[in-house]
Amino acid sequence: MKIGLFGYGKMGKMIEQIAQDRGHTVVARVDVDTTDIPFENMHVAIDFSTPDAAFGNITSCFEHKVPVISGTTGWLDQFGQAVAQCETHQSAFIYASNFSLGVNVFFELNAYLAKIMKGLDQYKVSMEEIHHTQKLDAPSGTAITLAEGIIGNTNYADWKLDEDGEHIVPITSKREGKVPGTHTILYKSPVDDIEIKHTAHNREGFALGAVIAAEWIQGKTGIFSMKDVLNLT
Ligand SMILES: NC(=O)C1=CN([C@@H]2O[C@H](COP(=O)(O)OP(=O)(O)OC[C@H]3O[C@@H](n4cnc5c(N)ncnc54)[C@H](OP(=O)(O)O)[C@@H]3O)[C@@H](O)[C@H]2O)C=CC1
Ligand SMILES: O=C(O)C1=N[C@H](C(=O)O)C[C@H](O)C1
Repeated sequence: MKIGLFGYGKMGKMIEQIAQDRGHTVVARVDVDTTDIPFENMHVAIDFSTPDAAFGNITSCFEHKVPVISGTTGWLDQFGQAVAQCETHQSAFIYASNFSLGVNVFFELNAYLAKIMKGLDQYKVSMEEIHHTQKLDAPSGTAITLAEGIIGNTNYADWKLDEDGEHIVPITSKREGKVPGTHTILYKSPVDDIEIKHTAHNREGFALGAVIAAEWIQGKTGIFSMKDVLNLT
């Protein structure tokens, strides 16, 4: 498989290493200054760039009928437009706030726990995410997906960063050292706590998931998710 990497930072470099180990070839490493992008030579584009750059990168790929795997977070106000562009150009698209197998299992666990907790009014939910100090967006994309999993399965109506309320999922974002990504969900009552937590030890799980998604999307047209790729419930 010939891969175009959009964003050649921490994730782009790790994806390159894993893709090469799996027998693939990186044909482009696109950064902010890159001109003459060889779209015609790519089987797939993998975008781990920046919140400002992601939408432009993704839609350029669709215009050239290159399928896109995007893990960039912090640009989702434009997600609907990206989906429309993908459909117009009959391309293929997977966005995931987190590509790791472990976090995708954690998403399922979170939804299951939320269903159980619905109506148990003595418990109040809250969430904490911790990432490295270079991270540009807060809360993390993963935290937003987790909050949506709670909201979709309970009477909580919205999430807020550093703000609480009766039907609010409050999210606290911490930025510390080189932490790859830690997410904790807490249900607290006056008598006890129920807590679930995912801790990434490094970035390899994210990168491997993105390469597996790129392999999976070959020959497909449409909008998919990691649930499709991993065949989760
Ligand atoms: N979904 C998932 O599983 C995961 C998602 N992420 C997300 O992926 C994104 C990237 O993370 P990470 O690699 O750690 O960040 P980095 O900052 O290490 O890398 C981002 C790279 O994108 C480059 N860039 C800037 N503008 C453009 C542009 N127009 N086109 C292409 N590249 C550009 C940056 O260059 P420069 O430094 O010169 O600006 C930088 O090299 C973030 O949004 C992060 O939240 C991260 C891990 C897992
Ligand atoms: O920026 C990161 O590093 C990460 N970003 C993603 C997010 O915002 O959820 C995924 C992972 O937690 C690492």
